[in-house]
Amino acid sequence: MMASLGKPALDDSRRSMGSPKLKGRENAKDTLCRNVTIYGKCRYEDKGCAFNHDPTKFSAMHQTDRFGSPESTALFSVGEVSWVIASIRELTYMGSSSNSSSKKGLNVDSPSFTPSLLSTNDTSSKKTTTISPKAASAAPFLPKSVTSRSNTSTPSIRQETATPDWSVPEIQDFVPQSFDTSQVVRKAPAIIVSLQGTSNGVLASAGAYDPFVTTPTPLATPGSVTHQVQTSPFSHDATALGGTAFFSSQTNFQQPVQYHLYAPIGPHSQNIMGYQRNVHDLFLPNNFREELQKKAAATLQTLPNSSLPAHVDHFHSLVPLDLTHQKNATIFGYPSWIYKAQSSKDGNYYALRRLEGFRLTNEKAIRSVQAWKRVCNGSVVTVHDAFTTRVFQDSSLIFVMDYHPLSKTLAEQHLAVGNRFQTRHITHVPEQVLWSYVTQIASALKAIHSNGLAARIIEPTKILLTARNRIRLNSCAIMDVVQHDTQRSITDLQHQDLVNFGQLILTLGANSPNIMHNHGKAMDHFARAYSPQLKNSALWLLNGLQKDQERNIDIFINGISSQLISSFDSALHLDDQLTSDLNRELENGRLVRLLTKLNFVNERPEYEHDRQWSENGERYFLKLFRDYVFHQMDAQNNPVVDLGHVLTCLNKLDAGIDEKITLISRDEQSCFIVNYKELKKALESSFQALMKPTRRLH
Ligand SMILES: Nc1ncnc2c1ncn2[C@@H]1O[C@H](COP(=O)(O)OP(=O)(O)OP(=O)(O)O)[C@@H](O)[C@H]1O
Repeated sequence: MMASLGKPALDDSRRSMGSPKLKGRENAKDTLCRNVTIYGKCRYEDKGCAFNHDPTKFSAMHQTDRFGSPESTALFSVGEVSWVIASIRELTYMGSSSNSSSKKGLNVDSPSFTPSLLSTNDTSSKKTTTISPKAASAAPFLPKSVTSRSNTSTPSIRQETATPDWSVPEIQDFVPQSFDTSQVVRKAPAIIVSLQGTSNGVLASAGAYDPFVTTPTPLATPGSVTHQVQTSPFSHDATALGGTAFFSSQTNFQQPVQYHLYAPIGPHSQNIMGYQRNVHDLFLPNNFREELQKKAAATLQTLPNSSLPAHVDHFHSLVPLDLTHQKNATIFGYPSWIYKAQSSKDGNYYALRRLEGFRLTNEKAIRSVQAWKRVCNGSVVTVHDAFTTRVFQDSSLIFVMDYHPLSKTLAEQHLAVGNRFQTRHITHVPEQVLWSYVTQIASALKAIHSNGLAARIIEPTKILLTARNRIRLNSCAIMDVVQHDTQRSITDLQHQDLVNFGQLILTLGANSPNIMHNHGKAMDHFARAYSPQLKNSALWLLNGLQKDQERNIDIFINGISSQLISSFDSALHLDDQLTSDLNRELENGRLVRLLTKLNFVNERPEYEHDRQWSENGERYFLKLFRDYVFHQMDAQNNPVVDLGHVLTCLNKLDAGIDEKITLISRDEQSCFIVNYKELKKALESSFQALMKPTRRLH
């Protein structure tokens, strides 16, 4: 049937761009009106239709007319012929006429008809259009007037060639879910409407909430399918090649380039061909994935049967984070403990720092935490709240802070302090790493000081290393509550921050927690190991290079601006790296959604009291498709476990392409040839059925 479509498609020479017949209407009376051919009569016969409405006059011609073969008559008598088919003819004709404007009709040299791969080339633009094989179910053809036609965005060349009674809206191809449907709507709104009822379930359900509808994704890089689908000379669809034997010439055979749909842009291996992919290219780098998964596992860790309170205010599931069980009151003046806990208010995880035995004497003290909530800086562990509690059987002060899973303190990382990492060999901190710490702490202090606050504690056990070279001050706000009655001015405290900052740099540079006991030795060591700029920066922080010199964090930041720029550049590089890593995973979410839909339908034991629902109708194809994707056996009867095959099939399904596949039932008694477009439609409609609210039985 598709092959027979070709001949009538080519007979519409009156719309040919190159045909002299098109130039005027003088030959219209000699041409049988198509409405008569298709519908038996023309509604516009008495309303100005210029064509001839007497079929008997043409019966003789039918025998000889090279365009009006008997096949064409049979075709046109099919009641379901629609404007889509009309367009097929028009487009096909345009394709052939543009190649040779002088050719008026078919002869033995005429190219074979290609129903689903049609192209039209004019001198100014190149345009390729494919036709949905579901053309038969498209809306019936409705003649339009010239005036309405002229309102459309149809290219002018077609307006010239159109006739008032036979004008056809420009056909828009099937638009898979992954295409930018907004563009389609803009270009041909009328066609979207007609597609809704036909092949594209996504468009049909456009108004409904569907958690599985993914954002439009370009399908591929070079050679990708745009909303005007490119014709592929390598299509697997034999009918698309006009019935020519696709495999007759092996030399012509090439891979279907159009279908390399799984094309995340990512790092490229040198030793593989351009079209090849490593499995690793499709996922996050292993070490990064492992790091994230470990962090997730640490976040979700629980401690069953612990002796800790079940609830501390609205926090529950406490897990201690400090692994040394020694009471240490040197920093805050009270022994401190830290726990991971989950909030029952928002479900997030927090770090709770508890100061044991703290008695609140002044309400104002705890209110000072409010000011810390305004400090929003990437190098400060955010403080959320503070409250007192008796659930630990004492009077405790609790600070609620951001939880950073699997973080270490700088002391654990560089000074071998703390049980966990004592066996690790402590290495010299490279200058670049130290500069990175310096710039981050400078940024933290800038944010703190400009809020009229002081960090008050800048020391290695209270700075968290939350990722590679990423640090955060971790004890902010605590001293403001604990030592609320202190008489020191804020300027004084901010100066002290600078001194503490300088000491931290020297301590880390020396890899020794006690180096500051011998200031001279610390400086000597530092001068040998690091650049003069870093040494001078540390000296400036400690006491200023000149006496009575004004010192504040802004001046310091000006002094290290070149380092700030290089830190900023490193941050941008990291950002690029993360974006590239993210790109690798880009398509995976889409495929997970697709798989989820498929599995909602496949093997469903019952739907609306029908135990056979998932085995019947279009669901049966989906079941066989599942077998085709996942349960194939090779010639040696080994299971085919090929991720490439799975990804290719799923991507083709997602795109709903025309390629046909053979599905065979498990008992090998039935065999179906379906294309991905039909499978996609089946999946969409089956899933939409599941989304329907269930009918309640009374
Ligand atoms: N906000 C946080 N998020 C995640 N983990 C944290 C957080 N704060 C601290 N930790 C973890 O708790 C551990 C102990 O922190 P803490 O500040 O008590 O250090 P410490 O070395 O035990 O100091 P001290 O001897 O003063 O208690 C750290 O190693 C860190 O892994």
